[in-house]
Amino acid sequence: MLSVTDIHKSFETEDGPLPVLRGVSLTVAPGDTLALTGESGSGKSTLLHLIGGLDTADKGRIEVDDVDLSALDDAGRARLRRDMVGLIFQQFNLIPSLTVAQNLSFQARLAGRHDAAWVDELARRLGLSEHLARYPEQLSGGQQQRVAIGRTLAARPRVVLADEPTGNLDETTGDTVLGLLLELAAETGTAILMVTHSTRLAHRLARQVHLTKGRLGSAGLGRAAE
Ligand SMILES: Nc1ncnc2c1ncn2[C@@H]1O[C@H](COP(=O)(O)OP(=O)(O)OP(=O)(O)O)[C@@H](O)[C@H]1O
Repeated sequence: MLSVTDIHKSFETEDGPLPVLRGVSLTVAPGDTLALTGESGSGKSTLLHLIGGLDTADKGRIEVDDVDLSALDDAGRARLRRDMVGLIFQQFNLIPSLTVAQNLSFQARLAGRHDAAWVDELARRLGLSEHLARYPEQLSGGQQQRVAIGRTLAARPRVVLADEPTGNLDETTGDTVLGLLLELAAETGTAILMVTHSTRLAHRLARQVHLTKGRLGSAGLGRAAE
Protein backbone atom coordinates (compact mmCIF):
# COMPACT_ATOMS: atom_id res chain seq x y z
CA MET A 1 0.00 0.00 0.00
CA LEU A 2 2.84 2.35 1.00
CA SER A 3 6.22 1.18 -0.16
CA VAL A 4 9.44 3.17 0.32
CA THR A 5 12.58 1.68 -1.21
CA ASP A 6 16.16 2.88 -0.76
CA ILE A 7 15.37 6.58 -0.45
CA HIS A 8 18.27 9.04 -0.45
CA LYS A 9 17.94 12.77 0.21
CA SER A 10 20.55 15.50 0.69
CA PHE A 11 20.08 19.22 1.20
CA GLU A 12 22.42 21.83 -0.24
CA THR A 13 23.90 23.94 2.55
CA GLU A 14 26.62 26.62 2.73
CA ASP A 15 29.04 23.87 3.79
CA GLY A 16 28.14 21.61 0.88
CA PRO A 17 25.58 18.82 0.58
CA LEU A 18 24.06 17.53 3.84
CA PRO A 19 23.03 13.88 3.43
CA VAL A 20 19.93 13.33 5.56
CA LEU A 21 18.43 10.05 4.31
CA ARG A 22 20.90 7.37 3.15
CA GLY A 23 18.91 4.42 1.94
CA VAL A 24 15.61 4.32 3.83
CA SER A 25 13.13 1.53 3.10
CA LEU A 26 9.82 0.70 4.76
CA THR A 27 6.39 -0.69 3.93
CA VAL A 28 3.04 0.03 5.52
CA ALA A 29 0.06 -2.22 4.77
CA PRO A 30 -3.61 -1.16 4.89
CA GLY A 31 -4.63 -0.70 8.52
CA ASP A 32 -1.01 -0.93 9.70
CA THR A 33 0.31 1.66 12.15
CA LEU A 34 4.01 2.52 12.19
CA ALA A 35 5.76 4.95 14.54
CA LEU A 36 8.89 6.75 13.33
CA THR A 37 11.23 8.01 16.05
CA GLY A 38 14.70 9.55 15.87
CA GLU A 39 16.81 12.36 17.27
CA SER A 40 15.97 15.93 16.40
CA GLY A 41 17.39 16.61 12.94
CA SER A 42 17.58 12.93 11.99
CA GLY A 43 15.30 13.44 8.99
CA LYS A 44 11.88 12.27 10.18
CA SER A 45 9.96 15.24 8.77
CA THR A 46 12.03 15.08 5.59
CA LEU A 47 10.92 11.48 5.06
CA LEU A 48 7.28 12.33 5.74
CA HIS A 49 7.46 15.24 3.28
CA LEU A 50 8.87 12.95 0.58
CA ILE A 51 6.13 10.37 1.13
CA GLY A 52 3.48 13.11 1.09
CA GLY A 53 4.85 14.38 -2.21
CA LEU A 54 5.78 17.75 -0.68
CA ASP A 55 9.42 17.29 -1.76
CA THR A 56 11.25 14.90 -4.09
CA ALA A 57 13.90 12.29 -3.26
CA ASP A 58 17.35 12.25 -4.90
CA LYS A 59 17.19 8.50 -5.37
CA GLY A 60 14.86 5.62 -4.52
CA ARG A 61 11.24 4.76 -5.02
CA ILE A 62 8.05 5.71 -3.15
CA GLU A 63 4.78 4.03 -4.11
CA VAL A 64 1.36 4.78 -2.66
CA ASP A 65 -1.19 2.20 -3.77
CA ASP A 66 1.10 1.23 -6.67
CA VAL A 67 1.44 4.84 -7.84
CA ASP A 68 5.13 5.73 -8.25
CA LEU A 69 5.62 9.27 -6.93
CA SER A 70 8.66 9.91 -9.13
CA ALA A 71 6.44 9.49 -12.18
CA LEU A 72 4.19 12.37 -11.04
CA ASP A 73 4.59 16.07 -11.77
CA ASP A 74 3.62 18.76 -9.22
CA ALA A 75 -0.06 18.55 -10.16
CA GLY A 76 0.03 14.75 -9.92
CA ARG A 77 1.57 14.92 -6.46
CA ALA A 78 -1.06 17.45 -5.38
CA ARG A 79 -3.75 15.03 -6.60
CA LEU A 80 -2.11 12.22 -4.62
CA ARG A 81 -2.28 14.33 -1.45
CA ARG A 82 -5.90 15.19 -2.18
CA ASP A 83 -7.03 11.68 -3.06
CA MET A 84 -4.96 9.18 -1.10
CA VAL A 85 -2.76 10.72 1.58
CA GLY A 86 -3.91 12.59 4.68
CA LEU A 87 -1.50 14.91 6.45
CA ILE A 88 -1.81 15.80 10.14
CA PHE A 89 0.81 18.12 11.52
CA GLN A 90 1.53 19.60 14.92
CA GLN A 91 0.24 22.94 13.72
CA PHE A 92 -3.37 22.26 12.99
CA ASN A 93 -3.59 24.31 9.78
CA LEU A 94 -7.33 24.74 10.11
CA ILE A 95 -8.86 27.39 7.92
CA PRO A 96 -9.63 30.28 10.32
CA SER A 97 -12.43 31.78 8.25
CA LEU A 98 -14.38 28.50 8.12
CA THR A 99 -16.51 27.01 10.90
CA VAL A 100 -15.69 23.65 12.47
CA ALA A 101 -18.37 22.03 10.28
CA GLN A 102 -16.91 23.62 7.14
CA ASN A 103 -13.34 22.69 8.14
CA LEU A 104 -14.44 19.10 8.75
CA SER A 105 -15.87 18.66 5.26
CA PHE A 106 -13.36 20.81 3.35
CA GLN A 107 -10.89 18.12 2.27
CA ALA A 108 -13.56 15.54 1.56
CA ARG A 109 -15.25 18.02 -0.76
CA LEU A 110 -11.95 18.73 -2.54
CA ALA A 111 -11.45 15.00 -3.01
CA GLY A 112 -15.04 14.63 -4.30
CA ARG A 113 -15.85 12.25 -1.46
CA HIS A 114 -18.02 14.33 0.84
CA ASP A 115 -20.33 12.11 2.86
CA ALA A 116 -22.47 14.11 5.31
CA ALA A 117 -23.30 11.04 7.43
CA TRP A 118 -19.60 10.18 7.83
CA VAL A 119 -18.74 13.79 8.76
CA ASP A 120 -21.58 13.76 11.34
CA GLU A 121 -20.29 10.51 12.78
CA LEU A 122 -16.72 11.82 12.95
CA ALA A 123 -17.91 15.00 14.66
CA ARG A 124 -19.83 12.96 17.22
CA ARG A 125 -17.02 10.46 17.86
CA LEU A 126 -14.47 13.28 18.16
CA GLY A 127 -16.71 15.17 20.61
CA LEU A 128 -17.18 18.12 18.26
CA SER A 129 -20.94 18.05 17.69
CA GLU A 130 -21.53 20.94 20.11
CA HIS A 131 -18.89 23.09 18.41
CA LEU A 132 -19.81 22.81 14.73
CA ALA A 133 -20.81 26.47 14.35
CA ARG A 134 -17.68 27.79 16.07
CA TYR A 135 -14.49 29.02 14.43
CA PRO A 136 -11.07 27.43 15.10
CA GLU A 137 -9.87 30.34 17.26
CA GLN A 138 -12.79 29.67 19.61
CA LEU A 139 -11.57 26.12 20.33
CA SER A 140 -8.96 24.70 22.70
CA GLY A 141 -5.80 23.12 21.30
CA GLY A 142 -7.14 19.61 21.85
CA GLN A 143 -10.43 20.48 20.15
CA GLN A 144 -8.57 22.02 17.20
CA GLN A 145 -6.45 18.92 16.80
CA ARG A 146 -9.60 16.77 16.85
CA VAL A 147 -10.98 18.91 14.01
CA ALA A 148 -7.71 18.39 12.10
CA ILE A 149 -8.04 14.62 12.55
CA GLY A 150 -11.71 14.65 11.56
CA ARG A 151 -11.01 16.77 8.49
CA THR A 152 -8.33 14.33 7.36
CA LEU A 153 -10.35 11.17 8.00
CA ALA A 154 -13.49 12.67 6.41
CA ALA A 155 -11.71 12.45 3.04
CA ARG A 156 -11.09 8.70 3.60
CA PRO A 157 -7.35 8.67 2.85
CA ARG A 158 -5.53 5.36 2.30
CA VAL A 159 -2.68 6.48 4.54
CA VAL A 160 -2.34 9.21 7.16
CA LEU A 161 1.06 10.85 7.65
CA ALA A 162 1.14 12.42 11.09
CA ASP A 163 4.04 14.58 12.29
CA GLU A 164 3.95 14.91 16.11
CA PRO A 165 0.13 15.12 15.92
CA THR A 166 -0.24 15.54 19.67
CA GLY A 167 3.04 17.41 20.19
CA ASN A 168 1.54 20.60 21.55
CA LEU A 169 -1.17 19.02 23.69
CA ASP A 170 -0.88 18.10 27.36
CA GLU A 171 -0.26 14.41 28.00
CA THR A 172 -3.84 13.45 28.90
CA THR A 173 -5.39 15.34 25.98
CA GLY A 174 -2.70 14.00 23.64
CA ASP A 175 -3.39 10.43 24.74
CA THR A 176 -7.13 10.88 24.12
CA VAL A 177 -6.60 12.46 20.70
CA LEU A 178 -4.14 9.76 19.60
CA GLY A 179 -6.54 7.09 20.87
CA LEU A 180 -9.32 8.53 18.71
CA LEU A 181 -7.06 8.70 15.66
CA LEU A 182 -5.97 5.06 16.09
CA GLU A 183 -9.52 3.85 16.76
CA LEU A 184 -11.03 5.59 13.73
CA ALA A 185 -8.14 4.58 11.46
CA ALA A 186 -8.48 0.94 12.56
CA GLU A 187 -12.19 0.96 11.75
CA THR A 188 -11.64 2.40 8.29
CA GLY A 189 -8.53 0.36 7.39
CA THR A 190 -6.49 3.55 7.11
CA ALA A 191 -2.73 3.09 7.52
CA ILE A 192 -0.82 5.48 9.80
CA LEU A 193 2.79 6.58 9.70
CA MET A 194 3.41 8.79 12.72
CA VAL A 195 6.50 10.76 13.71
CA THR A 196 6.93 11.16 17.44
CA HIS A 197 9.66 11.96 19.94
CA SER A 198 7.86 9.91 22.56
CA THR A 199 8.78 6.24 22.98
CA ARG A 200 5.63 5.87 25.05
CA LEU A 201 3.38 7.15 22.24
CA ALA A 202 5.37 5.17 19.65
CA HIS A 203 4.46 1.99 21.48
CA ARG A 204 0.76 2.65 21.08
CA LEU A 205 1.24 1.89 17.39
CA ALA A 206 1.66 -1.65 16.04
CA ARG A 207 5.27 -1.20 14.86
CA GLN A 208 8.15 1.16 15.60
CA VAL A 209 11.20 2.15 13.56
CA HIS A 210 14.03 4.47 14.56
CA LEU A 211 15.88 6.80 12.21
CA THR A 212 19.56 7.19 12.96
CA LYS A 213 22.41 8.39 10.74
CA GLY A 214 20.08 8.44 7.75
CA ARG A 215 19.00 4.82 8.08
CA LEU A 216 16.14 2.96 9.75
CA GLY A 217 16.53 0.40 12.47
CA SER A 218 14.81 -0.69 15.64
CA ALA A 219 17.70 0.41 17.90
CA GLY A 220 16.81 2.42 20.98
CA LEU A 221 13.30 1.09 21.29
CA GLY A 222 12.37 -1.73 23.59
CA ARG A 223 9.37 -3.96 23.01
CA ALA A 224 5.99 -2.59 23.92
CA ALA A 225 4.89 -3.54 27.39
CA GLU A 226 1.95 -5.91 27.13
N1 LIG B 1 15.16 22.68 3.10
C1 LIG B 1 16.25 22.36 3.81
N2 LIG B 1 17.46 22.87 3.48
C2 LIG B 1 18.58 22.52 4.17
N3 LIG B 1 18.58 21.67 5.21
C3 LIG B 1 17.40 21.13 5.58
C4 LIG B 1 16.17 21.45 4.91
N4 LIG B 1 15.17 20.76 5.50
C5 LIG B 1 15.73 20.06 6.50
N5 LIG B 1 17.07 20.27 6.55
C6 LIG B 1 18.02 19.65 7.48
O1 LIG B 1 17.84 18.25 7.37
C7 LIG B 1 17.98 17.62 8.64
C8 LIG B 1 16.72 16.82 8.95
O2 LIG B 1 15.63 17.72 9.18
P1 LIG B 1 14.20 17.17 9.61
O3 LIG B 1 13.32 18.34 9.80
O4 LIG B 1 13.76 16.14 8.65
O5 LIG B 1 14.52 16.46 11.01
P2 LIG B 1 13.54 15.86 12.10
O6 LIG B 1 14.06 14.52 12.44
O7 LIG B 1 12.14 15.94 11.64
O8 LIG B 1 13.80 16.86 13.31
P3 LIG B 1 12.85 17.33 14.53
O9 LIG B 1 12.62 16.12 15.36
O10 LIG B 1 13.69 18.36 15.22
O11 LIG B 1 11.59 17.90 13.93
C9 LIG B 1 18.27 18.75 9.63
O12 LIG B 1 19.66 18.81 9.82
C10 LIG B 1 17.76 19.99 8.92
O13 LIG B 1 18.49 21.11 9.32
